[in-house]
Amino acid sequence: MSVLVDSIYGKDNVKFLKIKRDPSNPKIQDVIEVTVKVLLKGAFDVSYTKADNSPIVPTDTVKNTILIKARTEDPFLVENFANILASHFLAKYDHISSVDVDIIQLRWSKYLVNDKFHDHSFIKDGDEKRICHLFRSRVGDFKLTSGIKDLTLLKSTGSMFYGYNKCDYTTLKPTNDRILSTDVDASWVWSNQITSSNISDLSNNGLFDKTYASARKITLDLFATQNSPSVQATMYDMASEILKTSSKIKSVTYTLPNKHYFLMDFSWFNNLKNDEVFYPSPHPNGLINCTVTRDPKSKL
Ligand SMILES: O=c1[nH]c(=O)c2[nH]c(=O)[nH]c2[nH]1
Repeated sequence: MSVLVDSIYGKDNVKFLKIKRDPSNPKIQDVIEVTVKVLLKGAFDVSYTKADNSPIVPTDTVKNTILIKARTEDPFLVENFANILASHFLAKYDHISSVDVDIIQLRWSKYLVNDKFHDHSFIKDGDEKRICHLFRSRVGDFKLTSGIKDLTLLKSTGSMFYGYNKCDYTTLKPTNDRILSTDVDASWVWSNQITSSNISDLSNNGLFDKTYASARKITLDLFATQNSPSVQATMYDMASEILKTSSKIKSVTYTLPNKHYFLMDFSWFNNLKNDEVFYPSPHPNGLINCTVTRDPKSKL
C-alpha cells in the first residue's frame, strides 16, 4: 500500500513584460520583465491517487491568471503583486489551502543618451535579478522573502585569507592579497509585521523598493571598501547592516560562491615572474552561506 504524503503543483516560467506610460507624456515609459512561478497545495490528493482530475485547476489556468492580473493590476510592486496572486487563488478556490508565489525580475535600466536618461530605451544591467517569494496559507501563514540574485562582483585586491585551520590535507597558502569574486545571492525574510492587509500600503510607501536599494548598496559598498578577512566575515557584516535598515526585517541570508582565480605559473618560461595573469577556475568553487537575525536581547 502506498500513501501520498505530500504534493504541490502549478506553473513555472510564466514570463511577461509590462509597459508603464507616464500619464503626462506617453513616450516616457518604464518596463518590468519578470518570470513568475505559482504553486498550489490543497485537496488535490484524488488527482494523484484516483486519477480524478475534478479538483485540478489546470496549470494553464494558473498561467492565464498570472497574465491577466499582470494586465489588470500593478506588477511593478513585485511583493504586492505576489500577494495579489496569492489572494486570488485562495479566494477563488475553496479547496486550495496554500499558495507559493515566486517572482524573478530582470534588471532593465534606463541609460544615458546625450547626458540624459532616455525616455524609453533600456539596457539589461547584467544577470542580476530582484526576487521575491511569498508563502500564504488559508489559515493565515504569511511568509514574505525579498532578495537579490546573480549580482556578479569581483575585486582584484583588498581581500585576505589566513589563519585558517591547517592539517595534513591542507595545501592552501595564506594570503593577505587575493582576488575575491562571487555571485551575490542575498535574501531577507520580513517579520510578521507585514501582513496581507498592510502589504499594499507598505509597497506604495516604498518599503520594499527602498530596502532592495539599501541592501544592494550595502552589498556593493562593503564588498568594495572592506579589506575582507574571509567571505564568511564579509557576508556576516553585510547581513548585519541590512538588518539595521528596517525593524520589519526578521533575518538576512547570504549564499556566496567563492569563485577562484588561480595565479598562472610562468616560471617555465625564462623564469618569468607573474602576479598579474590569473586563470578563472570554472570549478570547484567554495560555497558559503549564513543567516543573521537580530540578537533577541537587543531592542530593535
Ligand atoms: O573566504 C574564504 N573562506 C573559506 O572558507 C575558504 N576556503 C578556502 O579554501 N578559501 C577560502 N576563502
